[in-house]
Amino acid sequence: MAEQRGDEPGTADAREGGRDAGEPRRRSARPEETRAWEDLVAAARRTVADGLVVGTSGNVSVRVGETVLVTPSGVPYDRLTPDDVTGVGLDGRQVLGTLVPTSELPMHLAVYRTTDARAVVHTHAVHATAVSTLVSELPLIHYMAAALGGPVRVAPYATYGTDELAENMLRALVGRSGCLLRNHGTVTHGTTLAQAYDRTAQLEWMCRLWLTAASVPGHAPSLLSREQLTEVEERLRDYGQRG
Ligand SMILES: C[C@H](O)[C@@H](O)[C@@H](O)C(=O)COP(=O)(O)O
Repeated sequence: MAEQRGDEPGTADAREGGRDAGEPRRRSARPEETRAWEDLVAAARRTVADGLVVGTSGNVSVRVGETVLVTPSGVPYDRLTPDDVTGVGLDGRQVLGTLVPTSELPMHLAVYRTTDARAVVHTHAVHATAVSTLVSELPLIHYMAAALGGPVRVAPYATYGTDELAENMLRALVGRSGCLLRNHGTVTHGTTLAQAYDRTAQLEWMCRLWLTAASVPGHAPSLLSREQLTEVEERLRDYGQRG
């Protein structure tokens, strides 16, 4: 996929420093946005290193105040620099940078407009995507589904980057912090980027687990009940270190 950089002639964003005629000038990044951008780029690079995406697939965003920093569309993550900071308002208007924001902006903004999320991670993780083609809900193969709010739903297929996909995703996310997108991938959110990322990793791991167990000939995996999951949900509130 071609890169879209504002400093290259012939690209959409070379028009007018990335602005449509009549749009206000974009502002400079604030120090907290610059720091958040560094973390965002590191997380995006990690999705490739961890095998959750290939090439420029997937996208990551973080909310800083009323601004949503997002990975730009079709730019390899290892080429992103501090100067590439890309940000939009909750209304989708670009306020930072000249690179074209991710094509999945409708999904990211839909999450921020309807939840208290501060980070969203979208991947094409292979086991999760495989599961999205087989079931409408990930069977309760492991209690870590509780960390995502319950059984993980699969959002019906819609073309990437569309409002329809964002609407399907929102329905699948009700009461959950992650879902699968049919024939597409994963979406998770969290109150921190680390939490959103960890939820993606857990989701991919659970999908891999289910595919592994379900593929043993002559055996059907045992599944957990909703009651068992609720018990874990309560227990997880005290999980880890206190203070
Ligand atoms: C065609 C894209 O890969 C699309 O599938 C999208 O979902 C994606 O993962 C990456 O798009 P961007 O580079 O626009 O963030």
